[in-house]
Amino acid sequence: MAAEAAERQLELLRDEREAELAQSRAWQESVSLKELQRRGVCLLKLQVTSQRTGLYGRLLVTFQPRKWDTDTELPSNSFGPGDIVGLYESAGQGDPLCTGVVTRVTPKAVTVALEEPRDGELAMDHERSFRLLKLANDVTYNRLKRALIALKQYRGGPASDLIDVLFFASAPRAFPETKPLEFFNASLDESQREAVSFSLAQRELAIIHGPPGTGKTTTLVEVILQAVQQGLKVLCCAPSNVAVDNLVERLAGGRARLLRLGHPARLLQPIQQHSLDAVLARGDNAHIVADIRRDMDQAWAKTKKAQDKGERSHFLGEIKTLRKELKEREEAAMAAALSQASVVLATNTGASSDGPLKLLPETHFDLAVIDECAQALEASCWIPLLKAPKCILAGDHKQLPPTIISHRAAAEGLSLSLMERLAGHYGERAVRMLTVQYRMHRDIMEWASSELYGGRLSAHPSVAQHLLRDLPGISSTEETSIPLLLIDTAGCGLFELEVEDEQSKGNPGEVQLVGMHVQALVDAGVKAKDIAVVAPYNLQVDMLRQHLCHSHPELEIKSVDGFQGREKEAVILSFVRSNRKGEVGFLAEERRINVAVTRARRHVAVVCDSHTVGSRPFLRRLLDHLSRHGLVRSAFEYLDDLVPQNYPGEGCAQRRQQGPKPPGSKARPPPAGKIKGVPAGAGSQKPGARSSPSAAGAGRDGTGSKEGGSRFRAMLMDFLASSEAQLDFPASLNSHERMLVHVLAEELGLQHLSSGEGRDRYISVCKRLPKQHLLPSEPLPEPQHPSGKSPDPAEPLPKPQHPSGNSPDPAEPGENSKGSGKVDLKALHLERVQRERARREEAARKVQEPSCGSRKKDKREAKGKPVIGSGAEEDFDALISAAIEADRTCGFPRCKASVTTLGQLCHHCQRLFCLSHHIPEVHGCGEKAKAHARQRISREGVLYPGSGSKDKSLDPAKRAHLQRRLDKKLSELTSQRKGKKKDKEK
Ligand SMILES: Nc1ncnc2c1ncn2[C@@H]1O[C@H](COP(=O)(O)OP(=O)(O)OP(=O)(O)O)[C@@H](O)[C@H]1O
Ligand SMILES: [Zn+2]
Ligand SMILES: [Zn+2]
Repeated sequence: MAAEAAERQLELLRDEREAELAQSRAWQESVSLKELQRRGVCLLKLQVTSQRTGLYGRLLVTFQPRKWDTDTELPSNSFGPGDIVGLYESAGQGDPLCTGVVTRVTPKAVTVALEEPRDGELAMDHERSFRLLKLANDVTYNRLKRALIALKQYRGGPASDLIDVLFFASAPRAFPETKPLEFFNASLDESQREAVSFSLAQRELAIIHGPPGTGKTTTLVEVILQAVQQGLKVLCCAPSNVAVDNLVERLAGGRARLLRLGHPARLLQPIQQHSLDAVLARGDNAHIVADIRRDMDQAWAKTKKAQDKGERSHFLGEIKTLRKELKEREEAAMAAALSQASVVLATNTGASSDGPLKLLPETHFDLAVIDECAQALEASCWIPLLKAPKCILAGDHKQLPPTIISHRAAAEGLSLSLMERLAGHYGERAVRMLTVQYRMHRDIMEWASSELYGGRLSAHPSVAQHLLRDLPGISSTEETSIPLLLIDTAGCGLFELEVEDEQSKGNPGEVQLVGMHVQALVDAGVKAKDIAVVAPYNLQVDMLRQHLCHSHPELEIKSVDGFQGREKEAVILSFVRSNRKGEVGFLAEERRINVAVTRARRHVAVVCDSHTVGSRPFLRRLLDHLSRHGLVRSAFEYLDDLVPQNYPGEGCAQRRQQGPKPPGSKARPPPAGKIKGVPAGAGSQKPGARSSPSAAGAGRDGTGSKEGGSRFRAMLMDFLASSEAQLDFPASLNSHERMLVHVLAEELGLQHLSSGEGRDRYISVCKRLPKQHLLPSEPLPEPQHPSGKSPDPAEPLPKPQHPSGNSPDPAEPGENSKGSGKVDLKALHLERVQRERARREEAARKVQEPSCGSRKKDKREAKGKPVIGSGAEEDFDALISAAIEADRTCGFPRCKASVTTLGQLCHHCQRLFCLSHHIPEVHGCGEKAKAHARQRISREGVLYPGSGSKDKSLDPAKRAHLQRRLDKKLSELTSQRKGKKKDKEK
């Protein structure tokens, strides 16, 4: 059983090793040294700044950038303790001078323990220039291989029973009786206590499942201290140096004697003092060892100065002898230090028997503890596991597994961690889950809890409702008063970059939006160092850094994978993917999204395209959660160049000044012009043409007033009175004007659609004639005109007494915004504005806010949504109230949103949905919608939705005529409007 599994693992590991080698070969062959340095795996132009003799007589050489001043920092790199590197002469090609292990990395220097420097070759004078290159790590691979071979051949050692349990040959057992514990840490919660007691009572195996922020390390520390109290010898491991250091730091307060093997990643004193080097330095043997090392250093110095070959080889011989003596003395001292320690800590591979642990007897350890076990290769766990009769594994297999390069190996099980494998098999028989989390606001936690942790998590009262605004120095704004924010780019055309490489995806539009939200938080007083920006793709991480590093040097910008195990007060996620195909790539990994979201303590903002991202049920549920419990903003609200900010009325403009500052508001006009990929849908709008509030006031109530509104109204009335079936407006209308047309058309019961592409996009309206009245030459345009737009914002207006007597039929085909970026942007925006508004209205009503006047910050609703009332909007209020009375709610299960004013009928299932749920994919009509779209594509050879096809039915001459007439009228109007506006500005 075990042997077979070990054999299988070996095979997969070989695969992985080959993939790793192939990758590094490909890099070295095809990538320039500069590029390698950019990728963090190479350091160029280094000089030696010091050298000394370290453990085992190895030569420790410190390198720094070769610059005039010593203050230069190394370029950002991925070098870390334990990495195998090759040392090359800068000018040299081919094989390295020698190889070594990185022992320490600081911002300015990297220290390498050189294994067997070739004689004299390394005369380390300061004039020479070197480079270091990370090499594919043989050492790790060989250790993993050795552990698996040992597992395969294991007979009768201390871990025999454990091996049986881990391969399901026998079930895990408990010790017959255990005394109740006295806890060192009195504040452990119930689930933590249970995990500690259970772990100690188990004979072979216990698993502590610690979801994000549930105090897994706190619990593990208690377990270890209890075990030490019972006189057990503990070997404590984790896959990474950082995780091991974390444990050392947390254990350092207790009374246990600690010994940290290997090279700590952190330079902190509490960790360093437990390192083997430091322990040995305090030992009896220490001064003799120090003497020998000094002799060796001197001998090295002499070889440098040596005149001839003979002299040099004499000194080298001397060094050899000294090294041997040093090794013997050190090993004796180490064996003593190791056996005296109650807890030995190392990385999984650092616990290998080719290291110091070979000095201990086989049965030395009673317990092996592995933290972050779900992030370790199973093979690496076997290194410590073979050394003890019992193990306690801790981790969270709902977060990201170890990174595997070989797709095949990953698919065939190499990425399945030991913890996940065991938890899946044994469940409650071996696992205890921690269920109180001490990190996240309840609303942030809730989604992860129900998706991944069986709904079992609860938020500790100390964090359950904490918000950014509760931190000192942070003012209460909309942004700092909400735990969840969704900035939705759906329909805004902020597509991902079209890069072939699946690994590297970027989205410049999202970069901009993230920047604006960071700024909003910083403006409110949130410290940049308390904010993390997290993206699933490295390219996006690079782009975000480029954009944000200078203005916010303390902002941490990382990949999801790089942020696992960390937390921040505020986390901004950029999901990147935005495409027509609904491809989500990396995002499909549920554990990655779990990690991303659960890094946040008080605030998480998700920037994404809900159309693309929502194509996955798992992600869609996240979006649902965000919209149900958080605030949703369309990215449009940030792009005020695209859509008039103040639409639809003066009241709105006023509110914005009083209420929390909306995104991209006046203080910081967002660089919308810079945002790539903004479709030309609104492109006809000139910068100066942005609507003034007074012009916009024409919109909602249709009273039109002063300007365009009444003119358009007059035009439409003329049209209604005429015998024309359709009226096309010129493409030169700006977005505000088009909006007016939309609104008026709706009010008058006219059908209106957008046609044409980009700058040629224009609006037309047509009468809703009863079908039998249609002449063959005037087919109802709608079916041929899938407008591809969302429900019109004005749809909800109460059925007016329109002259035509035909109320708009929400079941019109073509009113479908799904599936493509080419929707009617404006309509989409309006829809969102309205949805927001309706929500605010409702909120306002709930708190019995008087409809006018006193709207102060303290009156804001709990979630921090601005309370909106009144003023110019009384009509609208009335409409909304009426609508709510009608009490028709969304057809989506559990959704309580009213659909009377803002609903849309799905023509696949004939039910009404709110605007969050009307997209067929969202409420379960996805398949039908797709089939429908496919039919249309094959029938018409055009991609829908969108507005690919123009109306073919209208006589071109007629159209041209209409067009000219309208152009004229409109240019008159426009010039009038501009004139007025200028006057006002003066
Ligand atoms: N019983 C408790 N009472 C109060 N605070 C606690 C308790 N347990 C843990 N915490 C706090 O929760 C935070 C997280 O604890 P810890 O570092 O042990 O979590 P973790 O689960 O190991 O974290 P990670 O998610 O990174 O694995 C710490 O600030 C810790 O002080
Ligand atoms: Zn449906
Ligand atoms: Zn709904």
